[in-house]
Amino acid sequence: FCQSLLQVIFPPELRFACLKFFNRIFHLFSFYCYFDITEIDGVNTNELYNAVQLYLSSYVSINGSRLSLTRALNSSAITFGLSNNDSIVDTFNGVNMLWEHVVTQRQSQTFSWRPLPEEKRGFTLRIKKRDKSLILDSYLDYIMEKANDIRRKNQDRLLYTNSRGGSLDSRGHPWESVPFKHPSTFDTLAMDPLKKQEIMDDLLDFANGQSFYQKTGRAWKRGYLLYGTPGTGKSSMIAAMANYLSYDIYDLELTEVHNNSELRKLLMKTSSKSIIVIEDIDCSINLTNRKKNNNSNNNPRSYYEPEIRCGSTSVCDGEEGGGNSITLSGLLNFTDGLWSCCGSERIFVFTTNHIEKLDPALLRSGRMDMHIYMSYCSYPALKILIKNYLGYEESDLDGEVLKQLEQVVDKAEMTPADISEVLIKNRRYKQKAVKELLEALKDKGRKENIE
Ligand SMILES: Nc1ncnc2c1ncn2[C@@H]1O[C@H](COP(=O)(O)OP(=O)(O)OP(=O)(O)O)[C@@H](O)[C@H]1O
Repeated sequence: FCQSLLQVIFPPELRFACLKFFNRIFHLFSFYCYFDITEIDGVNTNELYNAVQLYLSSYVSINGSRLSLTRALNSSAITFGLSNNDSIVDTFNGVNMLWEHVVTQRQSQTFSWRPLPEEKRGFTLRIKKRDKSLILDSYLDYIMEKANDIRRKNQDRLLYTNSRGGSLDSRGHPWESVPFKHPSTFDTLAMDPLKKQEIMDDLLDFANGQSFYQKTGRAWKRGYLLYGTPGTGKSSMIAAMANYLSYDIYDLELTEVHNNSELRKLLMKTSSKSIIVIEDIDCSINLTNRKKNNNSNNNPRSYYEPEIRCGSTSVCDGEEGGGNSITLSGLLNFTDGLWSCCGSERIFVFTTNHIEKLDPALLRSGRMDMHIYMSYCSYPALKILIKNYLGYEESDLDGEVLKQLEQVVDKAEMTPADISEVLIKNRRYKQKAVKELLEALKDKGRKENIE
C-alpha cells in the first residue's frame, strides 16, 4: 500500500528529476570531475578504451592487488587487467587520478541490428577539477602513446581475415583475427640479394616517411604488386614484409565481399601500420583489360565500370545491379581514392600469377608503386636455400659442385618451393641432398630444353 502510495506521490519522472537535481548540486560542490570512457561508442569501438586498457594493463601488473589475467587463443602474451568494478590510482606529473573499471549488465530489451556484448564495459577517470585543464589533454596523449608502444612491444601481431562474409561481430568488427606467427623473414627469403635489399630499403623508407608524405600532400600508403609463377615465394615475401616492419596483415578475401560499400567498410576498420593483402587478384574478380571493355565506347565513365565477374562462377553487372558485385572502380577507390586515406601508414599488396590479365589502371604508379617479379630460383637464391636448409655456407661446398649448380640452375627453371622440397627430403644427409639437388636441376634443365 505504502509502495503504491509512494508511486503516486513520487512518480518516476519526479524521482528522476530529483536525482538529477541532487547530482548537479553534488557535482557543483565536489572537488572532482569524472570522465566515462565506454568500450563501444554508439556503434563504433572506442579506441581510447582499448588504449586505456592496454596502458593500465602494464601499470596494474605492478601495482594492483586483484587482477584479471587473460591469454588470447594462440597468443604468446598474458595480459593483466583491472578486475570488474575495481579501481586503481595512477600518478602523472605529480597529480593523482583514479581509474575505475565499470562493468554493468546490458539491458536485454536494447534494440540493435547486430548482437551486442552482454556486458557494458567502460573506465571512469576521476581527477580534481583544478587539475583538469592542466593535464587532461597531455595525460590522454601520453596514454595513447604508451598504449601504442606496449602494443608494438608485447602484443602478437595479428593476421586478419574477412571470412565471415561481411557480418559484424558483437564489437562491430568485420574482421576476425589470429596471432600472426609466420616465420618467414628477409633472411630466409631466397631471392637476388640486390633486389631484396632494394625492397627492404623501400619498406624502411616508407615506414620512416611520415614527414615526407605530409610535406608532399600524399596519402601515407604504398602499393606493391608481387607477380610470378606459383611457388616463387609471394606469400613468403608478404610474411617477411610484415615481420620486417612489425605490421599486422589484413588478408582480404574479395570473393567474400558483396559490393563496393562493403569493401569501403572493411577498409575503414583496418588499423594503421598494416599490410592489406589481396592474393591472386586475377582469380578473385575479373579485372579484364579495360581497353577491351572500352572499345565500343570512349566515355571515361564506362571504362571504370566494366562487367565484373564475381569469384570464378557468376557474372554480375555492377553494384547498381544489386547482385554480389564489386566493380573495378570500387577496387581502385579502395587503393587510391579518398577512402584509402582513412588511416595512415598502410601498405597494399596484390599478388598474381598472371600480370597480363590485370587492368593497366590497377598497375599504374601511385596504386601499385613497386612491381616485384618473383622469379624462378637463381644461383644467389639457391645458395640462400642451401644455407637455410642444410646449414652449408658457400665455402663448405666443393668448388666443382658449385660451378655445376651455377651452370644448371637458370636453365632448370625450378621454383624455390620445388628446390626446398628436394632439400627437405634429404636434409639429414647433407652431401646426398646436394647431389640429389644437382640431379634434379639437371633433369629439369634437360626437360626444359626438350620442350
Ligand atoms: N623465395 C623463397 N624463399 C624461401 N622459401 C620459399 C621461397 N619461395 C617459396 N618458398 C617455399 O615454398 C613454400 C611456398 O611458397 P609461397 O606460398 O610463398 O609461394 P607463392 O608464390 O605464394 O605460391 P602461390 O602463388 O601458390 O600462393 C613456402 O612455404 C616456402 O617454404
